[in-house]
Amino acid sequence: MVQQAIELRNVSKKRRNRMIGPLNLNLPQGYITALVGQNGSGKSTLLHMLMQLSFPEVGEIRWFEEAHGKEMPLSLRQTIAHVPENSQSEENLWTAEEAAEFRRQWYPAWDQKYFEELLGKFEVPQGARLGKMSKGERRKFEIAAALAARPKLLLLDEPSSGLDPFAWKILIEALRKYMDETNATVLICTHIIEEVRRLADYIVLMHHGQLLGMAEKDSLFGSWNEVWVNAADEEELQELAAELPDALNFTWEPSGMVSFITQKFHQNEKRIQQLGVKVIKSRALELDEILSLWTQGHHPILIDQKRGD
Ligand SMILES: Nc1ncnc2c1ncn2[C@@H]1O[C@H](COP(=O)(O)OP(=O)(O)OP(=O)(O)O)[C@@H](O)[C@H]1O
Repeated sequence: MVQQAIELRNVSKKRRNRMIGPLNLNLPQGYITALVGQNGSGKSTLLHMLMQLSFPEVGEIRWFEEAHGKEMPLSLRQTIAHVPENSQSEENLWTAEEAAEFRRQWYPAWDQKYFEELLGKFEVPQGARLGKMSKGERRKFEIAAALAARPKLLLLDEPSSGLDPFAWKILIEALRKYMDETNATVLICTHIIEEVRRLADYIVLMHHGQLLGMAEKDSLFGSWNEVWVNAADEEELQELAAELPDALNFTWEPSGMVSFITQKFHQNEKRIQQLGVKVIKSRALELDEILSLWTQGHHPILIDQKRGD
């Protein structure tokens, strides 16, 4: 049975005048899950609760199958690394080397050689105070330090924000390599579609403080198609719509073609042709389009989040 790195059970958190939750989620150990959703949907709040930087009013959070009330044990905390959306100001006066010296005391699995290797790859300026670094330079330090802690659970809040394309590539490669070498679990909040495409095993969508479910990345990409067909008349179009009850947005285009969007297009292609309707072309919807449909209630195949216990 797959071990769960994180479980949220009916977790709710009040934020100003809105409620985040109830959230139910199981994050399988050893995978990268991308947490996606619009600004303000509650992603950072969720990460903060996983770090116990804030606490839910209702519900239970479990780390590696155990709940820890108001204070998780030090031994667990030392296996979790977090790259927050905004860097902590307490380290502003330190250089990367001095901050590493401090973190090394905190994280027993700290790998100094690996840290230096990552700093070198990222070209983080040596001897510069963290508070004086550019946004991207500081971000690179934070990522290097989080990975050098060799965490079991890595929580990344928009890690590539401010990174140039070269640094972004190094980040992607470093994360993939880390996943190959360890059984770590990564939860990454991101708005970058390409990051989801390259990294994620699973995708969780958050919308207006609710989790709309978890899907396998591979089943999500390519799950929806836009299709263009030649339909003779309105009657034929009605027949087609009846044959594809889940298809949406049937539109007569100025070219005379009809376009629509549908899931499982390739399974249905033969049935469409049997109606005498000619498929002219199709394209797979992009992830942002799929997520938009998902928020409107047209969800993909979701992973069952109910636990057997
Ligand atoms: N410290 C706080 N106190 C009160 N409300 C907060 C606090 N932090 C965030 N919020 C509110 O909680 C909601 C969720 O914010 P959160 O930062 O979790 O969203 P997000 O999904 O991470 O957004 P983004 O993609 O913009 O980073 C927002 O409405 C925000 O205004």
